[in-house]
Amino acid sequence: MNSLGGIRSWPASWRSATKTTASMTTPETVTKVAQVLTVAGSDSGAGAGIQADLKVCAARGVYCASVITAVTAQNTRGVQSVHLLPPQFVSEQLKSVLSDFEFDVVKTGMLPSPEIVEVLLQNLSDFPVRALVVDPVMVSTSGHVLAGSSILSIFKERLLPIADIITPNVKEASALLGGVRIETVAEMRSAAKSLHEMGPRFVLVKGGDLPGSSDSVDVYFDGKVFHELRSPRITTRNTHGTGCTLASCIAAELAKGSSMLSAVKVAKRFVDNALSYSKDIVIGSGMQGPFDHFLGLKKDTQTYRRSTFNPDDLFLYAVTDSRMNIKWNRSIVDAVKAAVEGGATIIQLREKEAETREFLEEAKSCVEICRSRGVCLLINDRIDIALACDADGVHVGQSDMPVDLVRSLLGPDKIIGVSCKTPEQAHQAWKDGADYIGSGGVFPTNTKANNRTIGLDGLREVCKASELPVVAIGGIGISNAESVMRIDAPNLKGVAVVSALFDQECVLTQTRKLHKTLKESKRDH
Ligand SMILES: Nc1ncnc2c1ncn2[C@@H]1O[C@H](COP(=O)(O)OP(=O)(O)OP(=O)(O)O)[C@@H](O)[C@H]1O
Ligand SMILES: Cc1ncc(CO)c(N)n1
Ligand SMILES: [Mg+2]
Repeated sequence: MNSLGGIRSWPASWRSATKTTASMTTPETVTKVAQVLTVAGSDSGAGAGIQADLKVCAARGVYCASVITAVTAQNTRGVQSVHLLPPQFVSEQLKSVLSDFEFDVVKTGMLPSPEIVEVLLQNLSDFPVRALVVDPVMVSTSGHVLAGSSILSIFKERLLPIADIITPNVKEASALLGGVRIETVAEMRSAAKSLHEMGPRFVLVKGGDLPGSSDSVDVYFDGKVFHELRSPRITTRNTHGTGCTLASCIAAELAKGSSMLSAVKVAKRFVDNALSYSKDIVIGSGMQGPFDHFLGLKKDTQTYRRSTFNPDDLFLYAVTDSRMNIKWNRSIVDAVKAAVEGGATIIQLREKEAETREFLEEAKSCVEICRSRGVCLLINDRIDIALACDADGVHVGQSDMPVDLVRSLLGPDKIIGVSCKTPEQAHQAWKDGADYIGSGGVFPTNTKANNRTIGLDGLREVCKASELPVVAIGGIGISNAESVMRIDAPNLKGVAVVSALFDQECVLTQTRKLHKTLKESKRDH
């Protein structure tokens, strides 16, 4: 805030998220969490207002507390009714959280009456905060008045002058400027300039609703320099809450320590990504659908997906090999198709020599094939490829990326497997959050040069120690699969094979044969 030094007074140490303080007896680690307070209205449809603000901050890794100014009965068709909270009660909420938390940023949305703005101003002067983001919400996109002209004078005279940034859309900018016409980018610029004269340190005039513009242009003004933030307009009905989302994202980025311009740029990109990821989702029957703040409801990930990892999937684990595919003149996709058709219960793409772009395209096709048949597909080593093709998981070795880091990148629902030769490694894999281990090489193999073999005894030892299900790997084929499955270990769920399937004339036939052998050995036990 201007009067308080605002975001200019950011502490130098701010960027280190974790600080360690020594206490008398034990050192104590304190993790600082960036914190935003949103002061806004509730949207029962949860696309805008408080609900959007909470989702954005969660998506951006920032804690968000919420003071509710009004409750709206609102859905994708419009606003049916608005209930204002008594100013005294808004004040009690403000006091409650401002006296307790250490907010980095306060963001305001719907402030429906001058009395509510008044209690906000009073509380901000009692409990100074570092930065204030004001989204001067007045009219919903559906045309409903959320804050009438009665708030204009207190906004202009007392709220805007202490704001670090204001983010009006074109209609709100026009209302704040006494009804000037804003229909072009040039008029947005001059509006931004006039609004800046009212006192906020930065102004962002949003052009989402600018008529007849093929790009979506926002005009940013810092008092000296204009920036036009431009992105192609996304054709979608799901634009409900874009404004709240943008302002909350700016607040979240500021709370983490960004400069204003970079916070605004990140926020614009966040809205843009969220809109394009969810442009075709259908939520509600009205003209103004909400979008997905977590960027997760991608259409192509809504197809069939297993809810949890099933250890029995390790039964016939097929691992592809780029050299073998080249040798037999097969594409990865053809190799995978044949293996799945022959009875492989899980696939791992291990394509050490592949070019990234080509591999990604092939991996995407393999995901489609496997998903349509209910078979999981994992990627060896390449976390980036796994994320990009939305594979079911990854398999990593001891010298690849650490499993706990892989888990944090892939999230809680993906499968992670780790190669382990020793009981200690197996125990560590479990502690780090893996789902299964691959243990071997059981027998000598050409696929991995200089790989120490552990033999059936070594495999048994690892299985005994392992809290996780195990798949055996290394030199296993039709002739020796039975001997592997016969070791006395209930958590040994299957065998992983490379050459036995893929260094062969016909992948389909070999997979069928191995499947039969494994089934027989299971039946005999
Ligand atoms: N169809 C679209 N494609 C791309 N970006 C868009 C689109 N619609 C809005 N935006 C962007 O979303 C942000 C919010 O702008 P907008 O002018 O819609 O705010 P608003 O009217 O306050 O939003 P709300 O719908 O929440 O009331 C801006 O960065 C704008 O450029
Ligand atoms: C509660 C609420 N706040 C803000 C907006 C603006 O999108 C809305 N539609 N509803
Ligand atoms: Mg809009």
